[in-house]
Amino acid sequence: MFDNKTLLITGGTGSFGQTVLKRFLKTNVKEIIVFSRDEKKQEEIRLSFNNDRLKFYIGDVRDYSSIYSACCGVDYIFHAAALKQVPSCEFYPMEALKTNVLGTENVLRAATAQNVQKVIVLSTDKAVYPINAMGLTKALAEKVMIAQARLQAPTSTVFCATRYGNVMASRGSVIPLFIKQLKENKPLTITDPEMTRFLMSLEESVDLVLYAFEHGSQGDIFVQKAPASTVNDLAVALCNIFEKPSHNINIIGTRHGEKLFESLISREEMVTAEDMGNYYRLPADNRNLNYEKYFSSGESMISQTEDYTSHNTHRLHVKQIESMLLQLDYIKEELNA
Ligand SMILES: O=c1ccn([C@@H]2O[C@H](COP(=O)(O)OP(=O)(O)O[C@H]3O[C@H](CO)[C@H](O)[C@H](O)[C@H]3O)[C@@H](O)[C@H]2O)c(=O)[nH]1
Repeated sequence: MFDNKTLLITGGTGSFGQTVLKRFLKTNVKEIIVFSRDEKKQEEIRLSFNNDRLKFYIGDVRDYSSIYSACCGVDYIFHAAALKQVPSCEFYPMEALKTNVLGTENVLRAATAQNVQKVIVLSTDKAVYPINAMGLTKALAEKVMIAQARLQAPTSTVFCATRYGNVMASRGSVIPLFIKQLKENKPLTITDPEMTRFLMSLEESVDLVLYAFEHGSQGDIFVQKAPASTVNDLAVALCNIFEKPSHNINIIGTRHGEKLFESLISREEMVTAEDMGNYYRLPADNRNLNYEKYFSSGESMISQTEDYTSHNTHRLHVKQIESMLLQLDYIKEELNA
C-alpha cells in the first residue's frame, strides 16, 4: 500500500503515532517523517526505533512555514497533532483553537500547495454534539476539512477524517488510573457508574485510519462500529482481573466538561451514513449555499433517526470487558509487574 511512498505523521510522537510507526515500518514505505514539537520524545523514538527510514522534523502545525517545508516530497499525511486533554482545553480554549483548528487548516493548505495525494485527519467522538472546548475545536477542525475538501479541484489532494472514541489504556485515561488505585489500595474514584464510553484498542484506531486511507473519497469521515461499557462495569472488570473483587469504590460525580455518553455519529449524519460492515462512511454534505432550500423543505428522515451513541451501541458485559482488557499489552505488563 505504501510501496516507495513518503509519509508524514503530525503529532507522530504520541501513542497513536508510535503505534502507526511500528505498523508502517513493516511495509515497503520509503520514508516516514515524524513531525512534532517535542525534541526529547523525538530523540527517544529515534533511539528506540533505530531505523533509517524514519526522519524527524521539529515543527508546529500552528506555524504554516514549518509544516509547509516538512510536506515537500510527501505522498500521504496522517494528521494526529492535537490538544486532546479535556481539562486543559477548558482552561486554554484559544490554545486548543490554535492547534486543533488553525493547525489543521495549515496542514491542509500545505498539503495542497505541496501536491500531497491524501491527508487523513484524526478526530474524536467528543466532536459530535460537543460540550467542551476540546470537542468544539475538533468539531471545527472537521468542518475545516470538509470545507477545504469542497474547494479542491478533482485531481488535487484528497482530505478525509476518522472519528473514534476512547482508546483503552491510553496515557492519562481511566484504565491506568484505576490500576494505580488498585495497586496502591486506594478506593476507585468512579464519576458516574452509569456513564458510558465507546471502547477500542490502539491497534483498532490504526486499522480505522488505514481503512479511511484506502476507501476515503473527498470530504469523507470514517467511524468504526464499536462496543461500549459503563464505567462501573469497567471498574468491576479491572477489580476481577487484579483479583480484588471487593475493592472500595468512591462515587465522585461528573467532572468538568464531561458527558454522560458520547456520540460517534449524529442523527443528522446517520441519515446519509453508508454502512460498510465494520465501519460507517459519512459522506461530506455537498449542498451549496442555496438558502431557500433550508426554509422550503425539511428532512423528514432526520426526525425518525437516532444518533449512534455509547448508550445505544452494543453494551459489553463484565466478562467481555475482562477478555478485551486481557488482550492489551499494557494490562499484561501491569499484571506481571
Ligand atoms: O477518576 C476517574 C476518571 C474517569 N472516570 C470515567 O471514566 C470514563 C473515561 O474517562 P477518561 O478520562 O479515560 O476518558 P474521557 O472520555 O473523559 O476523555 C479522555 O479521552 C479524551 C480523548 O478522547 C481526552 O484525551 C480526555 O482528556 C481524556 O480524559 C469517563 O466516563 C469518566 O467519567 C472515572 O470514573 N473516574
